[in-house]
Amino acid sequence: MKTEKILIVEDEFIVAHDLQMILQRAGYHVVGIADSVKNAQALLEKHQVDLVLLDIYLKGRLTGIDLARDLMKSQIPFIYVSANSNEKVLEAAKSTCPYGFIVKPYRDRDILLSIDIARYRRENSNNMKMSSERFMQDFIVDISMKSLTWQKKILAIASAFQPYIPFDFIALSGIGKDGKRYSEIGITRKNFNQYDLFTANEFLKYTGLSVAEYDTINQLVPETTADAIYIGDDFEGVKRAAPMKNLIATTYHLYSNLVKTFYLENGDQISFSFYSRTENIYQPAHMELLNFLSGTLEKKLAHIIELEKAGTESVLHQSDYPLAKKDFENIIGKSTALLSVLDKIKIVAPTDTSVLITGDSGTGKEEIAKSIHRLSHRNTKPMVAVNCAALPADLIESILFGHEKGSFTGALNARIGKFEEANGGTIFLDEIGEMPFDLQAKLLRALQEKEIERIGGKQPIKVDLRIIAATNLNLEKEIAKGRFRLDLFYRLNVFPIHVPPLCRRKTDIPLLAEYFVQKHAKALGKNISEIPADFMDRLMLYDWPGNIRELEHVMLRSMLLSSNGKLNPDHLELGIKNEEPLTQNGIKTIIDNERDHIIRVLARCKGKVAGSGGAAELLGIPATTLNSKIKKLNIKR
Ligand SMILES: Nc1ncnc2c1ncn2[C@@H]1O[C@H](COP(=O)(O)OP(=O)(O)OP(=O)(O)O)[C@@H](O)[C@H]1O
Repeated sequence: MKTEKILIVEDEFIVAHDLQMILQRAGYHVVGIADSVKNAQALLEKHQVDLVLLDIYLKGRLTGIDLARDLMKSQIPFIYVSANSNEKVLEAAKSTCPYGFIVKPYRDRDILLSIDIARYRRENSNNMKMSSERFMQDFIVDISMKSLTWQKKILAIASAFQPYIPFDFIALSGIGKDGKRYSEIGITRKNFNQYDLFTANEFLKYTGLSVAEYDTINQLVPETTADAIYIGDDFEGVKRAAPMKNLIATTYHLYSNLVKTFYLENGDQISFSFYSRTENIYQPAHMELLNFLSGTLEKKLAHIIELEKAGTESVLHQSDYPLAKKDFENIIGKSTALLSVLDKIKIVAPTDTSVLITGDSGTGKEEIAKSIHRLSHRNTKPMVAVNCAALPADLIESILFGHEKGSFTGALNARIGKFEEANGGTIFLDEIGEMPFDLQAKLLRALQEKEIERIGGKQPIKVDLRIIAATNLNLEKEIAKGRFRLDLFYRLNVFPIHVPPLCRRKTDIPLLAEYFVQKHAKALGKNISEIPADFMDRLMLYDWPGNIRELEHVMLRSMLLSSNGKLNPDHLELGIKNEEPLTQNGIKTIIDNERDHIIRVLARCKGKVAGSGGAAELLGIPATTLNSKIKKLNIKR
């Protein structure tokens, strides 16, 4: 008898009973069948359910996707079983993070396999949750014992939270027994491990609000400090209700918020308000982590607050967190899109979880794999990289798994394969989508059983390694075409990392261009002191289909052609896209034009919107107008 209790949510009677038969035959306990969201909710209240098989269109107004949102909140895994192939609906379904997706008509084994994979993923996410809890707890205790100023302690704790509770801004308030706020600070992220800490006064200076106005707002509508998650409509609602939140959100372009308050023994309260530029990012799991840590945090924060109250130091900008190691020396860029990739690496690197890195060619997937290996406990052992697309079909098995002497014509000696070579370390399987279908089963076995078999070998060989795979193909499409195994995909996709193309993180272009100039200066004997603005403008306008690899080649070529230490924009041959990115009918719309222009100016001002030297000043419009344009045109920092 299997232990999972499964609920079937399906409105077609025949399908529902077929699913029930398959599950019962395999020894699962089916707690019930619901044909609508309402009935499903009633059954979920009555029974403890471990997994839900969920159709999308059901009886009644609500769909399976609506129920999925509830299941996400209560952290019950679910697998869609649907015939729906409408792209919009599938996108919405994907955003609910299902544990699997089975397309009707299905085979019995598709259902059972998907449940096995869901179990594996759940175990994995539980392990990940426990390791993040342990890490944060130890870190908070450790940092509070160090001899540091309170500002540095707070910054250290905030930056340690980042991979587990992503944020772009934190508002921190200390509230006394009398309900008065005695301390208010803000923390913004500048780079992977760089944060700015500033006081309420500095925030006011930045926004142009007077202290009197600020006090009036705070007194008239004090911000609620009750624990809550504000996403979607709730975020819009709380912004309307709390002008302070609205001001913070518009100033820093923030779209979700999580509030957690800690109650200290002396009666004081410390409220953490996490904000993110990503919509709908905060989930109950984030609050759970804070709840788990509240005992430790309440004790340690009391001590940090005592330091603050002692007032030995005035608050100053501390952009560099001094304890931070340089984790990502070879990865250049500080766009939000890249930083969230680095946060993911930080979470997954110390675990042994398999990672699937997706992204277009030249986006830096191999660089990401190297960072994961470098930050893992396997870093004293090798990382062996194999490009699955470059291996000859008849040798690939022997190259990966090795062979015994005489196992095939030409096998004059025994040879160990890449898997054995990587033993103890990491194997990086690049272009995994190109791996021949029959070898995928062997790879799955290596993943599951942690053993491989040499060609002609008599017995399996145990290997202890981590698998990181990368692809620029859409593996879901490859599965649909029958070229990639669904079970292998789900095993590899336990921790997916998508690396966005360069055109989606254009603010990284200036940093990358400068980095490549420095990187190649010595070898080329070219000393280039700066990149001219007109040269940079051309780089910013181009769409970079070859991504970072293409940018590096372009910079190399331009350096070679440069004279007197000057880069010349006329040497850039960036194809027609460089002239003007064109829409389908060959004409760029006014809106596209405006968007590109704002992005270029923002990049030139290093993202600064308001104040002297900011983008608003250069564009000759008020900062508030620019902010609303940024929002309307969906320009992400
Ligand atoms: N963020 C970055 N900072 C600096 N250099 C980078 C960065 N990302 C990638 N590169 C450089 O760009 C080049 C291409 O990167 P990489 O080989 O990792 O891309 P890839 O996505 O694995 O490409 P492919 O899919 O073609 O294998 C490399 O020379 C790499 O060092």
